[in-house]
Parts: sequence; structure tokens; C-alpha cells
Amino acid sequence: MILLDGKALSAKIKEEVKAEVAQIVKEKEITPGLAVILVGNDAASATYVASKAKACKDAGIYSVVHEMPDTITQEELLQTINLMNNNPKLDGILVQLPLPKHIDTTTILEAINPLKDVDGFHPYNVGRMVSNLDSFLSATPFGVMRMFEEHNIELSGKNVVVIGSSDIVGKPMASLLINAKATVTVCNSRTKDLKSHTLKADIVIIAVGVPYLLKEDMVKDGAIVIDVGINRLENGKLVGDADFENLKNKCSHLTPVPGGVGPMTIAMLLKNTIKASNLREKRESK
Ligand SMILES: Nc1nc(=O)c2c([nH]1)NC[C@@H]1CN(c3ccc(C(=O)N[C@@H](CCC(=O)O)C(=O)O)cc3)C=[N+]21
Repeated sequence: MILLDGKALSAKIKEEVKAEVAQIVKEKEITPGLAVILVGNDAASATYVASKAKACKDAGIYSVVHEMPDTITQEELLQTINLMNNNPKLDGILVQLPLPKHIDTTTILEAINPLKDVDGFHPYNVGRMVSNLDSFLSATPFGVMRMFEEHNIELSGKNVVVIGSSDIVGKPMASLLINAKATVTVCNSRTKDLKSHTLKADIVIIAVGVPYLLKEDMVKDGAIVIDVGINRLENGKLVGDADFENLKNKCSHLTPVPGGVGPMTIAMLLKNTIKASNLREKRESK
């Protein structure tokens, strides 16, 4: 079994990003900038945001973390986004999800300038991605595609089963795979006989948030399994949606958790921030 080591690959990408940032600073005399908005005090969200800020710092990207209490109104959040939209030094804007219940996520995501939408969650970018046009790709599916590329995993003509149909992982993942000419099946919690689908898959990508859901009897010999799940067990252990120990002798390639898709998400966010900074001139001349 080949371990798809996201930690190592993300470290390589971060080095690439660092060199690209240095080049931009030198040639364009600008510093790529990222704003992260964190609403409320969810511990997991705070950890992810801190990792993103550190990754920016290491790469030479200017970053600001804007923390807001969960008592803010939707209007206040919209005003903050608007200020960031109008700040030329901020190339990327990311609103950490999930947001408190009294705030409408769609309204917030639609308020971000699509040219600063480094998460790729704005409908403008989602639509362009579906149509295979140049766009910001959401970091997690983008990171998975980068892993395939790194390991020369061919997608064209392959049967790929995506388990989970969320807007942030399953749906964009399926779109990117369709664009790569894979034969894609998307399963969800209502799927009848999940195993009948996964047994036919050359590649299974799972993102549902159920610890150890995918087991060896559900995949064919030599299957490639990508585990997007991150679940914190009661004992504090971090585990995926795939049962790694159970699957490892049956798969040709497998991602670990932690150290798999998670770190790739952060690396691709940095890539998207560079992309956004390369749009600065075009963006600000409008
Ligand atoms: N607007 C928005 N954009 C996001 O990209 C976004 C978000 N909201 N909300 C939450 C999810 C989750 N997410 C992760 C990022 C890094 C790791 C990561 O680096 N994980 C490490 C372990 C981290 C740990 O130890 O807790 C690993 O898997 O090895 C995981 C998950 C980004 N998200």
C-alpha cells in the first residue's frame, strides 16, 4: 500500500508558495494578503484559523485574523466583509465556517468579492468550477486533486464513488472529477446499499463525519481510498471516516488521518491566496 502523505506534500507546496511569494514581492512590489474572519469561540475553528495564520506567516503572506463574538449581527459581519472587499492589500477573504445560526451563510458568502474568494464558496466561483472555467477551487477538493496528480493517479475512465454530498466537499469534489472525465457516483445518507456502489469503485472518497465507516469488505482489492473525515473521539484521538488499520492491506493507496487531506487544505488555501494576489492589479483597476 502506498501511503498518500498529505503532510509531506503540503510541506513541498508550502515551499513552492514561499518561493512564489518572494517572486511577487520582488517583481510586483506587493505582499499577498489574506483576511480570515472567525465568528464565535468554537475550539476546533480557532485551531484551524491559527494553523492558517501560521502557514501564511511561514510563507511570507500577510494575514489578519478578524475575531468577532457570536453576538454580532449579520449586518455587522457584512460591513466587515465590505471593508475587506475595499482594502486593496487584502487579496483573499475567508469566513471560517460554520457561522452562528442567526447568520445566513449564503448571504455572507455572496457578499465576498468573487475575485477575493479564496475558499471558492461564492456561487460565481462554484458555477465557473462546474463549467470547467478558471476559478478559485475550494481548498479541500483542490488538495485531493493535487494528491492524485502527485501520485500519477489517472482519473479518466475510472469509477469514483464520493460518499457525502456537502457543498464544501462532496459536490465540488464530484465536479472536479467529472471535469477530469471520471465516472462519478455521489452517495449520501439516504443511499440504499452503499456497499454495492463502493465495491465497484476504483477510487472511494469519503467525507461524511462518521468515524470508521468505510471498511475492507466495502472496497475492491487495490482500491484507492481518500479519507476527508476528521473526527475527534471522546479519548481525544483524531480519526477519519475510513478504518485505516482495517483497510490498509486491501488498498493500493490510502490517506492517513491526521496527515492526509487536512494539511493539503491549508496548502491549497495558500495557493489560492497567491492566485488572488496575481489578480490584484486587474481587480483594483475596475
Ligand atoms: N471557510 C472555511 N474554509 C475552510 O477551509 C474550512 C472551514 N471554513 N471550516 C472548517 C474546515 C476544516 N478545515 C481543515 C483545515 C485543516 C485541517 C488540518 O490541517 N488537519 C490536520 C490535523 C489538525 C488537528 O490536529 O486538529 C490533519 O488532518 O492532519 C483540517 C481541517 C478547513 N475548513
